Amino acid sequence: MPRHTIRVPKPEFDLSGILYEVEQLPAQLSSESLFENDKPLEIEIGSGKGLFLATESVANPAHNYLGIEIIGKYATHSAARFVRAGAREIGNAKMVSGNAEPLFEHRIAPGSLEAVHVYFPDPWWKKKHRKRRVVNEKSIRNYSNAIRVGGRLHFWTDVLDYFEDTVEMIADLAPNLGVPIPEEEMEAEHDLDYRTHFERRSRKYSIPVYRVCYQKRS
Ligand SMILES: C[S@@+](CC[C@H](N)C(=O)[O-])C[C@H]1O[C@@H](n2cnc3c(N)ncnc32)[C@H](O)[C@@H]1O
Repeated sequence: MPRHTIRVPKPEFDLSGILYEVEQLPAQLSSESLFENDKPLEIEIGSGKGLFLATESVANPAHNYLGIEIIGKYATHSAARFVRAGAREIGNAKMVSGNAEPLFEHRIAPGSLEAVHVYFPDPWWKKKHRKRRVVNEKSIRNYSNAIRVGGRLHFWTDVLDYFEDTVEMIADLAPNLGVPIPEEEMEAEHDLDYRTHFERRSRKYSIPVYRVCYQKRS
């Protein structure tokens, strides 16, 4: 399915303090270093158009939210969405334009995250391209290390084999994340009342969505 062109804000739209390049980030990513407070920190990998973080950060001002998006214009679009949603006033959402993988590998302290969210990661359908998937053996170990005991990993996709592979890899590599807890489909009350744009798209085209959450138990 083709993607629509993405709207980026005018250069004069102020994204300072909201949108960061990797080089501008502190050495360690934490609530203290990014938000100067100790609220629980949730990270979304591959934020796309930023719907999840814009909705969630306004609904839950007691937590901090960091989105990491590898395509610069999507990161910019997401950051502008946060600002329009009130992120500057609430002060709990920021966006990084960059690759999540090295950040999780080197710059997040073990047991420091409240939640990791991965929604509709690129499927990389061909078998020979599977190693490019953002959820892979290494990233599962990294997420599991980074999440605190009692913290969560959310993984949603509309690609059944990606879902099955991920559930299997977590059982093998990160059993401390506990058992897969199915997440329910929620009734949409308006046109943007979906977890993400890709959930909206899948449901509009009647494509099944597979949703799971893990809660780290040790
Ligand atoms: C299929 S889109 C889904 C976007 C959004 N999560 C949603 O559900 O609407 C996957 C997104 O992940 C981003 N992405 C892929 N690899 C990434 C990586 N290593 N680090 C950060 N973002 C990544 C892509 O650029 C893309 O925007």
